[in-house]
Amino acid sequence: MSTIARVQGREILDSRGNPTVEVDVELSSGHTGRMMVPSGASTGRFEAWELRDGDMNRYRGKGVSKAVAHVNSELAEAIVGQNAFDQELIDRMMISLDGTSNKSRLGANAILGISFAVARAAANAEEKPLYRYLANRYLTGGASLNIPLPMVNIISGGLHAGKKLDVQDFLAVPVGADTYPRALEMLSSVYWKTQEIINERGYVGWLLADEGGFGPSLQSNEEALELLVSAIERAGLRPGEDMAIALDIASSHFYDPGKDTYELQSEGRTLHAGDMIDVLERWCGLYPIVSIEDGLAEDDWNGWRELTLRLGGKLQLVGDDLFTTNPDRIRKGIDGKAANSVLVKMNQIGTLTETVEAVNLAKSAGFSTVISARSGETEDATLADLAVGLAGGQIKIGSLARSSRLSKYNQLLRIGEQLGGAYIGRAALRR
Ligand SMILES: C=C(OP(=O)(O)O)C(=O)O
Ligand SMILES: [Mg+2]
Repeated sequence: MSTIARVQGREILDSRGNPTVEVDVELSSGHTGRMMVPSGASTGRFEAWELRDGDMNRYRGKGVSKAVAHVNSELAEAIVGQNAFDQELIDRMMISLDGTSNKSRLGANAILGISFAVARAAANAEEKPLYRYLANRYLTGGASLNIPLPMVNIISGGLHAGKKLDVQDFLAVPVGADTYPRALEMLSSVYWKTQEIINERGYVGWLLADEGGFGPSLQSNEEALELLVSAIERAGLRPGEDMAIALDIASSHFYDPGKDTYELQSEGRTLHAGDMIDVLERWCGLYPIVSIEDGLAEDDWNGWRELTLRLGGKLQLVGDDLFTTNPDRIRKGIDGKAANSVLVKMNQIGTLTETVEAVNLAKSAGFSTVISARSGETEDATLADLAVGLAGGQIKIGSLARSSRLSKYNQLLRIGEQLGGAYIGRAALRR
């Protein structure tokens, strides 16, 4: 029997030392499933609500005891006795029990924990790895399974590194690797060459930022781009051919809605959307950039349309805060020709069912997808299985340091072995 017999939530700590939710689900067969819920820092305004204790929601260090209490009472009462294979039914039940449009009453962290713990328990009941269970359930048309192309944080700025730089993520993309293990080897060497250059040039700085990337005190965003290209070259790789660059500008976090301007503080510049696009275009001409996330702010739909018109033909333009993994917002982007790629963060929307809906919607419009971790993570490796099982194409987990990131990178190595080395590589970029 695959009836849900017991649901147990608890508070655990995440990679920033903040409390987060963990959920265990046990079936009447004795099979179990666990999920540890991630947590963002540069959160979008339209995300599902992470319920934290006290009046100051999202305040760092605040507990999640209310969310855990909801797991153990109202939510548990509703789903105990349900069939664990009825994922959609269970997710819809939790959504309607919450009753709000953003899961703020019971907490998206509580709901997500149960949703994925149920899927994990169901996969265990079928004695299948999670990625296989997800693929059998959600991938139609016999799509083949492979390891996604990783984009890996090397240098951090923005809210993840004390705002030393405006741009949040300078990432390396191993476009020239033909296997996933080779991709990791190349990335590791770029990571360490970056540290070597940081030391040589005597930059003062944080050792590691939230996602394990370097957070040196650089003078400008372009200096970080130049540093990354130097590290790629010093690793014996050809910039653009072996190793390309992706950026997460996370521009919602330096956008001033009152003035409708983007405040590039590290460069002392105030820009309108059109000027911001000029800057991005200039960078793309000078550096081997293949992907830009959140180049403009989360509600700057007109700016996004112009950005897509001007750069969308040659570049992947990923919406994170813009879409918040929300099918309604993704539909708006598709209809309005804003962006050509969706960043998928399961806790931005709050259930497995809606995450699948977001991915399928993006794919149906020819948008690429990047399955993404949060800046607050745990040792949970569900993300790796999700990226493979939904044929996500690309994955963004953070840097290669810190176990909260490595649990996923290493899980992809194991899954890769089971898939006979199948790796999507640069084909995932589709342009
Ligand atoms: C992973 C990200 O950051 P956070 O989890 O802080 O939103 C991101 O912006 O893509
Ligand atoms: Mg982002």
